[in-house]
Amino acid sequence: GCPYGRRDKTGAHEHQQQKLYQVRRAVANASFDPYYSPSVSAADWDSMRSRVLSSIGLGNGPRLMRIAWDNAKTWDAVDGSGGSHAQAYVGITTTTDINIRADYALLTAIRGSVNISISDTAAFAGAVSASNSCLSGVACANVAFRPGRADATTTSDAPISSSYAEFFDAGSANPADLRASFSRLSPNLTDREIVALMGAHNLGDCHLPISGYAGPWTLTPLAFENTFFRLLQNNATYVTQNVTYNDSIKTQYIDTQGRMMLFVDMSLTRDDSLLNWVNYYASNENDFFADFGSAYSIILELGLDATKLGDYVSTVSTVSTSPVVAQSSALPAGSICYPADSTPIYCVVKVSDGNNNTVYTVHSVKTGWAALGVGSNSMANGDVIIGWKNSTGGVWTNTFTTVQHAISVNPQSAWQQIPLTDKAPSWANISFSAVHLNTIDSNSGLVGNDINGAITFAVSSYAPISGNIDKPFGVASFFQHDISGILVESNSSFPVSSNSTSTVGIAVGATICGVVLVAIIIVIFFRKQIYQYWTGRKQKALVAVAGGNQTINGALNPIGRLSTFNHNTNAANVAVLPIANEYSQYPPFEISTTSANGRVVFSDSIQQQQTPSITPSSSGHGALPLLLRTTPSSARDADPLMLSAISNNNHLRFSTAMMSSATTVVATPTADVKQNALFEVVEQHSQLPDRNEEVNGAYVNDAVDFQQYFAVVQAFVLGESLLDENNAAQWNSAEVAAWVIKNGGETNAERISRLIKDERITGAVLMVTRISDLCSLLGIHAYGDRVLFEAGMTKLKNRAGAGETVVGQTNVSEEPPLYLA
Ligand code: HEM
Repeated sequence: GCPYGRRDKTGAHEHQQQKLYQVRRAVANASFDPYYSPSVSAADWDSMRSRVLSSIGLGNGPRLMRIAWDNAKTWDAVDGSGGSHAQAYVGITTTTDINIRADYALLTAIRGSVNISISDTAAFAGAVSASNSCLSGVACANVAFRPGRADATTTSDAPISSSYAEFFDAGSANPADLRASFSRLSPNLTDREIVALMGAHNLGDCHLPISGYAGPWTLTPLAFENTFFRLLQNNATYVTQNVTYNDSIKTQYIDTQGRMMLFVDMSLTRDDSLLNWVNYYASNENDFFADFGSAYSIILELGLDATKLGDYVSTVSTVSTSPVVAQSSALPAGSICYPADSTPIYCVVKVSDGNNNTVYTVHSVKTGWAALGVGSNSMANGDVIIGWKNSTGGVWTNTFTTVQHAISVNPQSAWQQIPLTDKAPSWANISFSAVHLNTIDSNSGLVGNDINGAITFAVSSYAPISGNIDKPFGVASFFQHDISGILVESNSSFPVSSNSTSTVGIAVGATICGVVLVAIIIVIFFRKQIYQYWTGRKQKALVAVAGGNQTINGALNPIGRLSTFNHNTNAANVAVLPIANEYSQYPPFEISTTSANGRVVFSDSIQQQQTPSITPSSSGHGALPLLLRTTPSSARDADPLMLSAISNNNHLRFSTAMMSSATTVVATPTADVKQNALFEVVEQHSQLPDRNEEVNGAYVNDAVDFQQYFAVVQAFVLGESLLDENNAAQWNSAEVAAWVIKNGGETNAERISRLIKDERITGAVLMVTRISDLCSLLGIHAYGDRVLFEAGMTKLKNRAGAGETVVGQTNVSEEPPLYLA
């Protein structure tokens, strides 16, 4: 019998589908037999299942669910076209679609040497993912799977109807379109089933290169929950947002936390019956899982004659994913411990099988996380895995890759989680195996016999998720480390250091006693343009300062306690202060630098010009101070804003400039800045209040507004402003950073990251105080967002390569900011 009770429940569907199957034969290549009888042992299924589980551990669960769905949803119940017969993979070796290739690579890796079709592999992997992506202790979806789908070998074997393109339109919020799409699959699908199925969008992300949409639906995109429905209930908090990728511009919804919704998701709220189920699942998670399980089981067998499929295979993990309780007491020989005394907290050990398979283990007596990275140069370019010990001594691991590696047809993950064992009640192993290092791509450095790169580690007693050491999924952030070191670098082994920031990118921003936040200012420099990012929200935001490519000494005073801001004829100083947005009382304000003598005083400039666009004087030394400010108000919540500029020769360079309360700051700009720079504010959303009117070629402001504005700016400049928080004479970077965060820096991250992802920001000064913020900036909501992460990282690295000055730390000339390398 069916272990899922599905036959009884869905007999009607199967009946319907059998009938439709006959139609199908008229469409498909008559010589194509859509079925086969796999002969797969229980052990084979176990091995496949564990590979799927590993892949879920690598963050691929949502993608696998989506692949299975994408295959199945090609089915057209009316004309019998499509179906889950791996149509998309016909001719896979020649396709140039890297996303399809990546999907295929994932599936072939999961299939391994098991003798089944790719279609079955996809359905199985989707079913296993759906059944095993819930948080520990939660009864999850139970998806039925039985094999028997043959792979299409030509495009006419299971041809996809051209009308397919009209369905499943993510950009339509019309419930009728949604219903039409699902009834194309099966006219029997109920609203309840449709809504349950859409609940899959609790998981995963949209990826620009794949769909042209961006971002996760939830902040825990690897955990299967009913959060999606609860967010839909809150749909009024979402606003539309355009996302751009290559030439495509798509519109999606976004909330203040960077969570997205597709229009199609919103359609669930625009129909009483659908909304009814949204509300139901929002408060009945177990029913959601149960309904999703049976509905997804139906989807996986669309168009298939159940009598021709094999027996059910369990999709539920037979391996306990519960935290492992510690067992024995001995640390393995060769462990290097920290501190190196009789009461170590962390020990690390590397055990290699001599065949490039190496297991690295961090033993920890404390709860906290451990990260291992493999890369050619510390964690830069490499793959990183993290694991952590939770409060019950259990251990979890998960991975992300700092750089998207081109996925070959036969990919190897750099890291695999290995079965966890423990050493003592107080020790927990956080073990990672680096598999076949010689197959890792060159980015990972350790090509060959792990001699060319570095494996670095970092450990920390901080929770990988803010405040929740026990939550195994959805790690969105990383915190400071207690110790870090290099496990393997070239031929050396195991130097261990404490509070190292130079070797371990993931654990940047060393802490002092684990308490002090260290400001990390990142300058990302790109070739083309920098945009000012207006969010359209009542918020204030980012501190950023840009100028010539030279640091201006002194501590950054984000509130601009400058009575004057001077530059000489060689200077190109740009001061960017807390930025206001369009809803604030005082809009952003730019100061021109075209004064004849090349010296600019803020107050003068303010009076000179309030144009949104500043072109330096043709004589060349147009210095580029830009003053933007924020009006403090508790009524405003945080929102991102970003300094922006456009260089018309692509050579405008930015750096942070630190300004003290000193009256004069001087910097030497690059030649490019002097000669050919256009510094311009771009209204990203075209929502800036129209305060300027051009009269006879000059800009004038509405008098009242201007007076009001001017008074505030003047107070601001003179340090009398409300913004002069605590009236600090000199702010050190940590304080600055804290200020930024307090004033919206954290929320900034989400949206800024979007621009980074969209590649619409080509240069910017970002300031974060914590790795968590940096992760947010880079859009690392969890794992699996690798394409986007790569983009962010590449840019950071470019920037580092470009030698931009980084300030906010005393060691300004060093390696990049502490980026998560
Ligand atoms: C009208 C129906 C649907 C539309 C228009 C739609 C659209 C999309 C889009 C545009 C994405 C982003 C893909 C990417 O960029 O990687 C996505 C992702 C996803 N979809 Fe759907 N979807 C629909 C229904 C479903 C259903 C029924 C399921 C499963 C039962 C599902 C599961 C997923 C999952 C798990 C992801 C995340 C993939 C990842 O993180 O890689 N979707 N969907």
